[in-house]
Amino acid sequence: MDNNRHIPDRDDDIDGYEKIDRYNPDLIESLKGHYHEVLKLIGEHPGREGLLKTPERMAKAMLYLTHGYDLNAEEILKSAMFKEDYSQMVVVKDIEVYSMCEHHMLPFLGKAHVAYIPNGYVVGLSKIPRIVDVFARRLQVQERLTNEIRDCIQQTLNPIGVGVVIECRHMCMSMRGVQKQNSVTTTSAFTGAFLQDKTRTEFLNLISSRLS
Ligand SMILES: Nc1nc2c(ncn2[C@@H]2O[C@H](COP(=O)(O)OP(=O)(O)OP(=O)(O)O)[C@@H](O)[C@H]2O)c(=O)[nH]1
Ligand SMILES: [Zn+2]
Repeated sequence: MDNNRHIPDRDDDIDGYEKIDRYNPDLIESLKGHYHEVLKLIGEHPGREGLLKTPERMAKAMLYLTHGYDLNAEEILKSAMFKEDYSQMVVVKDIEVYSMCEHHMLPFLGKAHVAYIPNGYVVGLSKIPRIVDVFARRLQVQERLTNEIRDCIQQTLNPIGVGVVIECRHMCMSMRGVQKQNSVTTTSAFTGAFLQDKTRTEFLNLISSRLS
């Protein structure tokens, strides 16, 4: 985590949420300067009325779009783990994903489907989409995003198994480059019981009704 992104931490900000929107003004100034140059280099006139505040907006937007660097996924999960005698599969599906590819810094977006089988503890349901965001709101490749979500849940919650499926459209493949408007990339990652056909099939069946 790069502390230069922020004005100083509060001591009680364990998972990082307090930091969002409290960005270091010097960093915003520096990013503004660079975006001002970018606007000039693409042939625009940063002094024209519509663009006057654009470098600052871009700086703030970029820091927001990468705010996953400021959050601690493990702490988020740990903050809502409850002892519970439930041993069936828990599935949270259709979680919106907004990320940016690390190759072009263009968006890729779609859905994540996450499941786990508890091993004495369940996690607060909202924490699953939250950790999807922690890893999505960084420069990513879809494969690594999928693995990072799986590994975080497995290592923190120690469940009987974890399954993650992500399906996304990549703007770098539609707005530019190969220019394929309708291709969707699907990635998956499993641990434990989900490595067995029966459990994996149950998970895939549970999410398949909505696969786009
Ligand atoms: N595996 C993987 N590749 C990605 C992801 N996002 C973007 N890419 C790919 O990263 C690759 C970068 O390839 P390069 O040949 O270096 O870049 P490029 O010349 O801009 O490639 P084109 O997109 O084919 O024009 C491209 O094939 C992208 O489609 C991702 O999440 N996972
Ligand atoms: Zn890309």
